[in-house]
Amino acid sequence: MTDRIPTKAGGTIVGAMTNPVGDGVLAVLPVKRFAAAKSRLGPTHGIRFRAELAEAMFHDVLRVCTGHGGLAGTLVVTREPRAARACARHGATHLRERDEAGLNEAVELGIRHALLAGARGVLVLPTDLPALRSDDLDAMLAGCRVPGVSLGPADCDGGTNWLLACPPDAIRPRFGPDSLSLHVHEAVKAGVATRIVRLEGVARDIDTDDDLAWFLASSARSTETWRFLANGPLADDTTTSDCEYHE
Ligand SMILES: Nc1nc2c(ncn2[C@@H]2O[C@H](COP(=O)(O)OP(=O)(O)OP(=O)(O)O)[C@@H](O)[C@H]2O)c(=O)[nH]1
Ligand SMILES: C[C@H](OP(=O)(O)O)C(=O)O
Repeated sequence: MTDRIPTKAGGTIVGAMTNPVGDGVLAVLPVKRFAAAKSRLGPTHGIRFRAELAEAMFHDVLRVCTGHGGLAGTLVVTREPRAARACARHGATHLRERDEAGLNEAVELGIRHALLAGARGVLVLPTDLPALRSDDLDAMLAGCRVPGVSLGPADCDGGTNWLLACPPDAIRPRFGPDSLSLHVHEAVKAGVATRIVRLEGVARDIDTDDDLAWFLASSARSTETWRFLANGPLADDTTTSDCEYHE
């Protein structure tokens, strides 16, 4: 039998927190329904490819988070049943959002839950970062002052690929276009310490065909995402391209 616990933060926790959050940092993984994910690849890839890609990337990020000893837990905010089942298998907590209202809304729900659980901070990780490694998590978690935020810049589009906030509500999440400068602005407004930390493996998220080609040419061959791409329609396409910051 599965417990369904409505939270004061909104949404429903499905299953119990396997580990007490205590004073630690909770990873928050927002996950859109797989069949709706990666719409920017829509012109070149069908829905089945996009859904399978989203699921493989989610598994890769989930596996690294749940296997890392430095996190107090992993909270997955989603309405995707397949992601919910993976949480049960990997010891993560599933927080079911009422509606799929957007990335920032899902992150805010995770933040409110982290506050209620007494977490010292949250590490927000979008799940389109399949090259994430355990030592990236070490670097993200190191050196953040309280109150403070650490931000992972995206190489290609002025975005934010990860966000560590201590306490969990140190700033308002502003994911979307130009989110890096918006997050810096929020941190300045809140008067909290800010670090920008570029980490090679997670400096590029997977949004476009160029990102897919870059990832396939990368060294992340032990990931489920790499195996999925290497055995699929991109197998012979290893053309990769650089990208530039958009000012
Ligand atoms: N829970 C939840 N997660 C979301 C929502 N929207 C986006 N996400 C997640 O946020 C992260 C980054 O999302 P995007 O890069 O915008 O990914 P996407 O929406 O799949 O891609 P596009 O459709 O191409 O914009 C991924 O982990 C998504 O699954 C939402 O409404 N709810
Ligand atoms: C979420 C967004 O990234 P993208 O939608 O481009 O992956 C961002 O970097 O804030």
